[in-house]
Amino acid sequence: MELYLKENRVFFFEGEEVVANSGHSYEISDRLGAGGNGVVYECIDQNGLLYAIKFLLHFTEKSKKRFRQEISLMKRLHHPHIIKYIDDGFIQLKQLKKNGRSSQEQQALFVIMEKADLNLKDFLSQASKIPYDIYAPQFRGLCEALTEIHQFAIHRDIKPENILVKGETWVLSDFGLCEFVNADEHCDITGENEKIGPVFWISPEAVNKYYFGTNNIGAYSDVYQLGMIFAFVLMKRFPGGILSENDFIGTDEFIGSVILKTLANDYTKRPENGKELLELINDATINR
Ligand SMILES: Nc1ncnc2c1ncn2[C@@H]1O[C@H](COP(=O)(O)OP(=O)(O)OP(=O)(O)O)[C@@H](O)[C@H]1O
Repeated sequence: MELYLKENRVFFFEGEEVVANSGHSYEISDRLGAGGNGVVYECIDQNGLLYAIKFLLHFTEKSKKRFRQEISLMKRLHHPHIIKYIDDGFIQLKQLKKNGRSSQEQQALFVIMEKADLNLKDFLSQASKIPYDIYAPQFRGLCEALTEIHQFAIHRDIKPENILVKGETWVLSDFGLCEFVNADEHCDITGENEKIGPVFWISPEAVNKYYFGTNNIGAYSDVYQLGMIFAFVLMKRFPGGILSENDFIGTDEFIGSVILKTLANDYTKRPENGKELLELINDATINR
């Protein structure tokens, strides 16, 4: 079986199946997508149920630590708007080199999760304007998901590619950059000058972590990133630069004013975490 991360990074292993730590085996089929760290395929279990399997195709100890951290967080999150963990394990594989030879065997970790249909970036590029009745309950669900995550960790990598669409439900996924709230659980693997977060969706304090005098990425940074996503859904364009109320004319002005709060440059002026954002979104949608 061949797995490819990018055209020039091809890996292979014997057979079409993997056996997870649970002892269950999964047959690998179509490629669903790839990110900076891993590649995601569809897989099918012994009972014919379809899932998604993500292989980590980086082999440093640091990458493996992050991936194990991702799995450990997935295992304890239970919410309809968070991708559901199913199983995990590892396989031995080789990399196909440019000269046609193969590398030594390497251990690739994998995680099996519920399968979504596509990511929000692709969903939005295919859809015309998203109606309020579709996005408002999904915004509430994503804020609930963030509230659940913030009990344990900061996500730090919220972007349209990491929000998956499963039927009618938008779910948060990809916890590879998360930082646990409990410092004992977090293996500090972030480099001193490493920028943490998705390039276009990153919060001001993550762009320049000394801007506010200290290294201050927090739950409010996730609030900023989710606010950017909400703006993207409403405006159907990348919400870069400074936004004002005028940008939300013709969309929902109540949600627009919540989004403006989430995008304050000064994080002390934003909703503090998922819970506070959920309250504001509830006020803007249910209690208005
Ligand atoms: N459970 C899933 N069901 C369907 N498709 C998925 C699933 N998980 C991931 N994908 C697809 O694969 C893509 C890459 O997945 P993911 O973001 O988890 O990889 P990554 O390497 O951790 O990315 P990043 O660069 O953000 O670290 C997603 O954008 C999505 O299109």
